Amino acid sequence: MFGQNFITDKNLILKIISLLKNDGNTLVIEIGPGQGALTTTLAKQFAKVVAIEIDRDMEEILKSKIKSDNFELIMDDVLEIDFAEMLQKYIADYKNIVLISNTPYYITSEILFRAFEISPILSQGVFMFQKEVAERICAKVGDKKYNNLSIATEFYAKAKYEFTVKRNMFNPVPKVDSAIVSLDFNENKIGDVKNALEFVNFVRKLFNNRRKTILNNVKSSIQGVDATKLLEQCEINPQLRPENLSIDDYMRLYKRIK
Ligand SMILES: C[S@@+](CC[C@H](N)C(=O)[O-])C[C@H]1O[C@@H](n2cnc3c(N)ncnc32)[C@H](O)[C@@H]1O
Repeated sequence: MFGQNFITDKNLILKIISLLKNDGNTLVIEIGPGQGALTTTLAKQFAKVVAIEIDRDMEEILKSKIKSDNFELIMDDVLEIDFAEMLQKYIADYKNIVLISNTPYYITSEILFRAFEISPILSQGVFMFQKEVAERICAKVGDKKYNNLSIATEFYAKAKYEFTVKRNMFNPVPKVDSAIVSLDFNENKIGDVKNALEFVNFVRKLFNNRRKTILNNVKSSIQGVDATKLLEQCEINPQLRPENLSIDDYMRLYKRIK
């Protein structure tokens, strides 16, 4: 019901956690701690761990497993939480704030976009995604899987496909393989545009009809502009398809109409 596939392998747990940068005073936010597979080790290694879990059945399990003072459990739906407000109380005490999640797959993109929204506060994110989604997130222009999600990710962070996780590493065993992706939020392009969210939505609209040319996508999605002229001014071949344009191409287009 809540996308629950628990990690069981100790080495895998250590391998995932080793990707997080620990400066000795790091706050880890964990989304979906479940039965505490990652959380137990996180609480031992990091200065502070705040975990957000929706499933009331996990509350007692987590509280009995992790008794250290540096562990805080928030029983709530991560999509209902005002993250920016929640983090305010920690900002003064922790310079390095990182996010980790063996993501409940039914809300992968919502969680990813939540992370993007608060990315100026975060230094890093380490996520378990479905392999297919991980490949999209990390794809670069020219790759088969490149799409607007790849561009949004490149806009907010530097993404790295760390490694594949076979389905038999989980209990219960899911239908698909997974992969670990790390996001370095310090390397981003947010400062290059006026309104980050508007830019991401702009790109999304231009992917509405992937099979059509960028010219036709501009014509149908962007009102009140001369599509041919706009593409010419931005030195973009109008016959290209949305997946042939780099993030820099999209930024030129966006800036031109702003
Ligand atoms: C894939 S399991 C991972 C559990 C654990 N971290 C592990 O690796 O074994 C996803 C977890 O996210 C929790 N979850 C699902 N939807 C959630 C939501 N909207 N808000 C907070 N937690 C959620 C589930 O209850 C579950 O514990």
